[in-house]
Amino acid sequence: MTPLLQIDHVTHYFGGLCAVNDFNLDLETGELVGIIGPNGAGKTTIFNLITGVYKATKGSIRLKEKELVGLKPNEITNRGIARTFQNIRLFKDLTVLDNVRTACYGQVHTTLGGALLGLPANIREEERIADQAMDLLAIFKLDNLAGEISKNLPYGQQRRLEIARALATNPSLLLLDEPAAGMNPNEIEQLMDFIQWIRKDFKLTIILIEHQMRLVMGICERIKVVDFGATIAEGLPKEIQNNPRVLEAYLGPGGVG
Ligand SMILES: Nc1ncnc2c1ncn2[C@@H]1O[C@H](COP(=O)(O)OP(=O)(O)OP(=O)(O)O)[C@@H](O)[C@H]1O
Repeated sequence: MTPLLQIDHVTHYFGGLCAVNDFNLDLETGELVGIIGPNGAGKTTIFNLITGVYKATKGSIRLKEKELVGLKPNEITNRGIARTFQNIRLFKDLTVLDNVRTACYGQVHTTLGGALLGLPANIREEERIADQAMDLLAIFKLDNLAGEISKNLPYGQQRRLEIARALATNPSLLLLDEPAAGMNPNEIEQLMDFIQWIRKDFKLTIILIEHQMRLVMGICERIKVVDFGATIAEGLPKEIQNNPRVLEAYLGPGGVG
């Protein structure tokens, strides 16, 4: 079967800096793959290349065999890729409900003129979106907070809201950028269950960037390790854990053994 996502020989330069060097990844539908590596290794840049924030200097990124390189971020969202960010990005002054509603608008099929005129079809569409957003909030146990201003939510709930927002676009591929950042061990355990659950319930394929090894080793089937933009190792969690090159990348030369 053709992989859902095919990343072939992707390279990206920022001026003279090679942030991603010949990166390759084939992702089967339903897989959960981790990307790890020290700070500045190029992990977030890989997400920015997949989502069209940057255009790869070289190489190809295909979703369901269709090329993504050159498309705009919103076109890539419409193809079925959603993401969350290392530093949570919400409309912090909007309500919880409005944060999810705005994400649902990508799926709207009415015209601006119709919206301005308040045509019945547009009113029905608005109601459908509000219902859809409330349903998502209920699934994420955030429905009782629908009217709250997002910035007032505790950190863990803002993370959940960000993921709910991402899922409102109905993605097949979800990119999670350090979802466990700032969480305590107990919250990380809950996040592990949560990611496994959304993966199954929403039939998602997931790429996870993470520094928290408990999370990566606990839920990823496969891991790729990058350092200075290049892939230095890949394999099963237990293979990665004891790989000398990986240990050296994290601990520095002499830090191993
Ligand atoms: N917009 C940019 N302009 C110039 N250099 C950039 C830009 N974005 C990232 N870089 C550089 O590219 C390299 C890779 O950065 P990237 O953010 O992808 O690393 P990362 O692995 O996600 O790091 P971290 O774990 O700290 O988030 C770094 O050297 C970084 O300074």
